[in-house]
Amino acid sequence: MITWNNLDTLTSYQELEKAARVNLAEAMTGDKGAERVKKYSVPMAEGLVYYYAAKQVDDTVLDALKKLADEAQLAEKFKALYNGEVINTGEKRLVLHHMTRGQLGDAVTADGVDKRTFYKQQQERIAEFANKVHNGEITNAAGEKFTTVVQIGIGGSDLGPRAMYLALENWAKKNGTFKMEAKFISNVDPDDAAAVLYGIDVAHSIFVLVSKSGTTLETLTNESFVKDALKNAGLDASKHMIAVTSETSPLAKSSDYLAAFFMDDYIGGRYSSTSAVGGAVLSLAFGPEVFAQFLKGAAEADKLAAEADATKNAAMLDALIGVYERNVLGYPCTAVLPYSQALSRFPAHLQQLDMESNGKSVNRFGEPVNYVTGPVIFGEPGTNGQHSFYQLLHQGTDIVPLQFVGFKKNQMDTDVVIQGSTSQQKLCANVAAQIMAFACGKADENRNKNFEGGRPSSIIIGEQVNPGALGALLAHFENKVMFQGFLWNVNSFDQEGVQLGKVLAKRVLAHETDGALKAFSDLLEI
Ligand SMILES: O=P(O)(O)OC[C@H]1O[C@](O)(CO)[C@@H](O)[C@@H]1O
Repeated sequence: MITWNNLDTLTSYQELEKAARVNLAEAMTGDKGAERVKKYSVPMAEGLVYYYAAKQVDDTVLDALKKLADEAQLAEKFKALYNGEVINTGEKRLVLHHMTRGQLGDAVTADGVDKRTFYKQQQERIAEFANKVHNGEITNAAGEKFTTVVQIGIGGSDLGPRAMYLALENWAKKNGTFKMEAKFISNVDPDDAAAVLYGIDVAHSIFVLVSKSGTTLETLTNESFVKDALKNAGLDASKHMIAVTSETSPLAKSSDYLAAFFMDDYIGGRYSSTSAVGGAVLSLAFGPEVFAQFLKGAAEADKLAAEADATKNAAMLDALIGVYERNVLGYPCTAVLPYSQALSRFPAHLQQLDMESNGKSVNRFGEPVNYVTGPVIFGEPGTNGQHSFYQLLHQGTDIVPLQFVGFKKNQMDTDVVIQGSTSQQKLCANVAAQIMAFACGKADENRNKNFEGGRPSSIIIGEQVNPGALGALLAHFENKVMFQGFLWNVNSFDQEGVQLGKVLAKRVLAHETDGALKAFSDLLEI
């Protein structure tokens, strides 16, 4: 029997608050620190490993976290979710994104169909379509092959797929699976669409219009922008566009598209990278086999996330430590710092995933909670971030927990030895150095040069950014965010907070404003 309780009502949470704080600088110094690195790790999918030696935990805190996981019924709640319970209480919907990459539990029937079969069928339809584009069975009106794919979408219909594309672009080029270049148009700023259109050959471009709702202002505006460009080039837009949407959306039955592929209301936008939303663009860019490997990595991570013992479940443990840092230690933010250029847009995706999911002030029953919930998420790839905001992370007045990601090998196999080390070694040396600098600091008589240390971090280490590892990494964070939502007792699968701004913008465009809104509209000459 599952019960949904607020975090501060759980006995194990009250015990966790009483546990002695770990002195991280001390714990990570000398042999003790080396022992912790050996001891505090959890294997993840696809050869990734989660290391948390540099977090403010010890066996006592871990024991309390394990009890919290049990009392909050994290494993049971995940099971209920993948077996088709209405977990998205705000919208009264099932939450089925795990099913886009595997069958974790029972078969789930909704809208009269078996959902795993539905998602698989959509993948198969996309694979068939992508293969036909690649082998020239589907071409432009002149019978020439498409060379570029352009995704039009915003939020979850952009960030995840874009981050995944960028992560695999060079890997695919190196491994001979690169099929088509992909571009993305998301912002309603006309300069976004114009810049993309300016840089491509529209006659050889296929556009993927992605909108689950089929009503998003930015996306529909950009669709018109692109259709105009196609028309101006003397092309038939319906021969250059496909749609990815839900079957109930206004786009679903339109004859404006060469083909339409479907997701549904049980896949939140920010959880949709493994559905048709990511599937279309990634299968067109890299081939369906690469997309299948990506799904396999995610499915493997989901299986591991079903483990009930928190110390053996990287996503669950990561979530628990994050809640400990946020609620007990009082840290306001989390920085995501991938030491991999391939993951340059991964932090942007995680911002939506985490902040749109857990940026809530009421619990899943709509009652205000008396504790803080989701942290502010930000990040940049290393080492670029080091030369930007790390000053504050090292010496600022706030302690910001850090989530590093690093890989032993680069993607392109091209490297250079300068002063006895390769660039990849320099990259990895930097992340190792940062972990220790943050944890242990360095005493200096000059206060300005003093590093207090005690700044916690974890690191996920893998061999190389490849499709399987990327899928595993993506699913790790999806599952982490889900477990944190369970702990905070919030609904991580709706996003009412985005509505008010949309309503007011419509009012501005209809010139139905007064007061300060009218004053701002006038200033902006709308
Ligand atoms: O795919 P759609 O329906 O166009 O929505 C795009 C994005 O807009 C949001 O609803 C936020 O405004 C996101 O949750 C979603 O990912």
